[in-house]
Amino acid sequence: MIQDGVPNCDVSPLIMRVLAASVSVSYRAGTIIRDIMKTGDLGIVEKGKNDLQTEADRAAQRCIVASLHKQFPKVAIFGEESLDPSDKIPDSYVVTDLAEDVLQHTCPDIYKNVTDDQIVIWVDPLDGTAEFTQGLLDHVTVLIGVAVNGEAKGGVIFQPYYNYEAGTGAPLGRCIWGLVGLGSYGFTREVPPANQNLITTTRSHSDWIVTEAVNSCEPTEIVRVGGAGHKVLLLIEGKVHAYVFASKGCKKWDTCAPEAVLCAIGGNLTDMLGNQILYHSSVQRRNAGGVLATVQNHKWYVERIPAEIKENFVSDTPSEDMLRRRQQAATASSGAGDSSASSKSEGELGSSVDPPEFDKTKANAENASTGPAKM
Ligand SMILES: Nc1ncnc2c1ncn2[C@@H]1O[C@H](COP(=O)(O)O)[C@@H](O)[C@H]1OP(=O)(O)O
Ligand SMILES: [Mg+2]
Ligand SMILES: [Mg+2]
Ligand SMILES: [Mg+2]
Repeated sequence: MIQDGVPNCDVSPLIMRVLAASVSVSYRAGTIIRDIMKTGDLGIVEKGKNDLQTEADRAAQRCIVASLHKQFPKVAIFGEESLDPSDKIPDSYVVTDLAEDVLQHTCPDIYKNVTDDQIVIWVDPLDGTAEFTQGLLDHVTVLIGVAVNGEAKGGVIFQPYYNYEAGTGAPLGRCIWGLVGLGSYGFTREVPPANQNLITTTRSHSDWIVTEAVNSCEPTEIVRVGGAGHKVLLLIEGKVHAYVFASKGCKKWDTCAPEAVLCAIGGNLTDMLGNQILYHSSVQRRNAGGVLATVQNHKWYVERIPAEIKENFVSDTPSEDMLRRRQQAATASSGAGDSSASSKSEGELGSSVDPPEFDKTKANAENASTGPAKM
């Protein structure tokens, strides 16, 4: 793939090109968001109860979807915002560069033959809109998730206001990206505080079930911040132990990218029942099972959630197409181990498999161990 140290864009596998394009366009979307904030006119529209949209959400989505669609016209792309398709998109919004820091990585074998029809891209142009309108700028992220055969595999989390309180001259913004089977890049993982159980959850979409679920996980402290992307950043950096959101408020574009980045370091993001969230094109947009994410000891948290809470949530159902692919993969690999990109292997899950005699106090101290790749 790399000749004389230069990545050859034409021969890089499709998933690497999609991720490289997503990383590139996420920087542009971040600039658009900051520019719109600077104008002082956010153009706020109320989509529903406690559900806002700003001109930054609209413009960033136009930029990301137009750019990715231009380069990958056969790949399905779903964005959060419903926009008028006849809207004129400025030429400066269309980015077709491929990030070299992505292409310089060797594509894991399991993705080498992935085709356009197996990929679905989920775009949240601005996650944390409520906090954006309230000036809590570091809660904002741009999320581009890449699902393969209905499972979150690749993700970009761009944080446009990272460092914004560090003063003039400090570089603003950062891009975190990951691919399950390869690793996640763009951040430093630290050891989560030992003998504590820090749980992050919503600050703007809470109700009594959300609070009950968090409390049932025995937090030593509750960290209420905005955005699904932002909360997964806290997790991967080791600032919290779990993200618990017993609500149907998150949608596929909120979780696809964060799930991929988290799983790529050995973590887990599931619904409240501990079941996998699915991302094929026909899946319901709402995460009707809620969201529960950890880097370690996932099962322990799932087991803490009371049955009376769990019964309010419904897991995703696989599509016919997904079931057929899984069956084909199982048949093709019977006796030789499953090398299909569509099934989550133990290797990919890494350290997320809990010991049966799990002890929380002990396990919190174990959180020093990290996933396969970081920087
Ligand atoms: N009830 C809801 N209505 C609309 N969006 C929601 C709701 N709950 C969660 N979300 C989306 O999930 C993200 C994470 O939730 P929270 O910030 O409450 O923890 C929110 O920033 C929002 O995404 P977005 O800002 O992209 O609309
Ligand atoms: Mg929204
Ligand atoms: Mg969102
Ligand atoms: Mg959004």
